[in-house]
Amino acid sequence: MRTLARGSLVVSCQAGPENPIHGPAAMALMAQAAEAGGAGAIRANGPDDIAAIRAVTDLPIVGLHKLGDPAGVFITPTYGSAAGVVAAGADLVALDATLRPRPERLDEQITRIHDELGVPVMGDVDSLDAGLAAREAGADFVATTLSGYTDGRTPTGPDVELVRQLATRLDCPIIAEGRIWTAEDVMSVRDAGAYAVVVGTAITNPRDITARLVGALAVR
Ligand SMILES: CC(=O)N[C@H](C=O)[C@@H](O)[C@H](O)[C@H](O)COP(=O)(O)O
Repeated sequence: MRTLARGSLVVSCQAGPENPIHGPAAMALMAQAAEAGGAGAIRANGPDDIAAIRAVTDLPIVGLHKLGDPAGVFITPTYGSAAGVVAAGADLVALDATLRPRPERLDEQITRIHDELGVPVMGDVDSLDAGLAAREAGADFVATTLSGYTDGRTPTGPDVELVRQLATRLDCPIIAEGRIWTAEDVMSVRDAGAYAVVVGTAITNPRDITARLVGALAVR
């Protein structure tokens, strides 16, 4: 079985329907480019993208399925959605493990993923309390993915402090994810205790990279 190695850079290859590079073919190319650059794993959304990426790489795939309203629990919200990403070729399942109302109990969802699908679970959290609860519910990895996206206020940089708190308090690997753009960001979260680092937009979203630099040109 493919596992997520310590010190990996995980490249998140995701593009929503509003993005011109949306679709499995583009995401498979992104994954191949990431692998060529030394990525240790790929994070990907939805069975179609995951299947296309599985066909072109042997790297571990952290699979998820965004479903429903992004204002609530929408990253792999159910056991069924987890089964779909594993059937498509994912080696781990990432799911929302915040403390918000959810369609299925977190511990039951994780137990079924372990028992029936036989893969580890990455709990995407937004706080220390959610991280503690995710681990208690059986998450194998805890990621800072949703920090800054659940309380209406999104900072510009990564949540280094949450990485530090989780790494101090939990006995499982902590994954730094969210708004990591630079080599300095990568080093900061690594030094705060991250086991692996996920980078998405800064590598695989040319639209947002362009907008960021266009915005910089406007600053005097
Ligand atoms: C909040 C949410 O829905 N995050 C998603 C989780 O899979 C993705 O849209 C992010 O691109 C991913 O977490 C990587 O983060 P960043 O793109 O900032 O490097």
